[in-house]
Amino acid sequence: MLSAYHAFAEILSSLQPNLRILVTGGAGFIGSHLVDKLMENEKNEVIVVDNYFTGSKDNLKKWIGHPRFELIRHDVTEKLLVEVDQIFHLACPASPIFYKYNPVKTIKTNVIGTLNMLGLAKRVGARILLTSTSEVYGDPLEHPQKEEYWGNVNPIGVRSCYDEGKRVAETLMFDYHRQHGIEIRIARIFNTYGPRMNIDDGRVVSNFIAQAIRGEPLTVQSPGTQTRSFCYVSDMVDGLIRLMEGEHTGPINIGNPGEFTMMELAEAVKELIDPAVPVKIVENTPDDPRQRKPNITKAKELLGWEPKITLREGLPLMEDDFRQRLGVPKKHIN
Ligand SMILES: NC(=O)c1ccc[n+]([C@@H]2O[C@H](COP(=O)([O-])OP(=O)(O)OC[C@H]3O[C@@H](n4cnc5c(N)ncnc54)[C@H](O)[C@@H]3O)[C@@H](O)[C@H]2O)c1
Ligand SMILES: O=C(O)[C@H]1O[C@H](OP(=O)(O)OP(=O)(O)OC[C@H]2O[C@@H](n3ccc(=O)[nH]c3=O)[C@H](O)[C@@H]2O)[C@H](O)[C@@H](O)[C@@H]1O
Repeated sequence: MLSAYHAFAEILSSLQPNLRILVTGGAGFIGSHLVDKLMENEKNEVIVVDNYFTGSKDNLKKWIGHPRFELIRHDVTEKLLVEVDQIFHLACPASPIFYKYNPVKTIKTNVIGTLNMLGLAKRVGARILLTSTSEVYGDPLEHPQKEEYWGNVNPIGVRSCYDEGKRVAETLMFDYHRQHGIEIRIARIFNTYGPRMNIDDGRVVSNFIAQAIRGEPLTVQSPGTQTRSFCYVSDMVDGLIRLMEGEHTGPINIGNPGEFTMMELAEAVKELIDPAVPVKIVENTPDDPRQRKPNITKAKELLGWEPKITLREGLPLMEDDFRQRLGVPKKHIN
């Protein structure tokens, strides 16, 4: 009876078509973890396009040469023609120091890059998911942030290439949906961390972990009371896949509601890695949001998703990865 069931299940699965999935920005931090998860399903063929601005082939080295995997050097601001069923559109520098480095390129990536990917989705009939950001809420006047909140964003500031760029990208997604019937999904991602972040990425969790391992002072930008809510990358990838596979366009917040001040984060990293490292208060950058925490009711109700890994569970996993890459093993006290 059981073997008849297995035979039936095998026939059913062989009847399911293979899915060809494009991941733009797949050589980056979240993208490469997403690729790992998608490749676990033998029905998936994965194509990554990336210009390696902040990503690296190293993040994908275990898949290079795999028959279900392809890697293409390509800039999304240029047109692309590939036959795919789904598009996870992540391509865009995410760390403030990188997206401010060439702001004109950042806004082109968000606007022209998203237009190109929507054009592709329209042409081949693919479903497309955009990784938008909690930065669309700007320096929020509502706390925690619900998807209905329209935000408080400076349109001409140094962060605008990124946050206004993502807001235009969301607008384009909905206009293509309404005007051309494209199947869209929008995730509003809140600060995500984990292994494989660039060591000198400039984002706060990677900075503090690298600084603590190197025995350098932790650079808390003033005043240190600003808050963020940190999501571990495996939870994020799970949320993105659920959103893509579900029935809801979004936008849906995907993030971990556990909220910490930057001073609290610094103390947690010190406690984990080296209580002796000092904290140094340094100057902040313009328009830094003072508080941020997702309301994830929609993700819970519509996707059956909520994060599983707390900050205190996730930080040691990141420490192990950073120690390995920095070549600084943990000291064992006998
Ligand atoms: N990590 C977070 O906390 C966070 C939060 C909110 C939103 N997001 C969004 O998620 C996505 C991935 O973020 P991440 O943290 O993995 O960043 P990342 O910088 O590690 O990855 C971005 C990838 O996109 C590539 N890229 C950049 N510009 C490109 C272009 N013009 N053409 C092709 N490839 C290009 C980069 O080389 C890199 O591989 C981004 O869209 C980002 O805006 C991330
Ligand atoms: O989640 C989001 O929506 C956005 O969050 C981050 O932007 P930000 O929150 O400014 O990220 P960080 O650069 O990590 O800064 C977080 C906080 O840490 C502080 N910080 C940063 C770096 C540092 O060394 N010390 C420090 O105190 C900053 O002042 C800021 O208040 C990401 O970098 C964006 O890609 C993403 O879209």
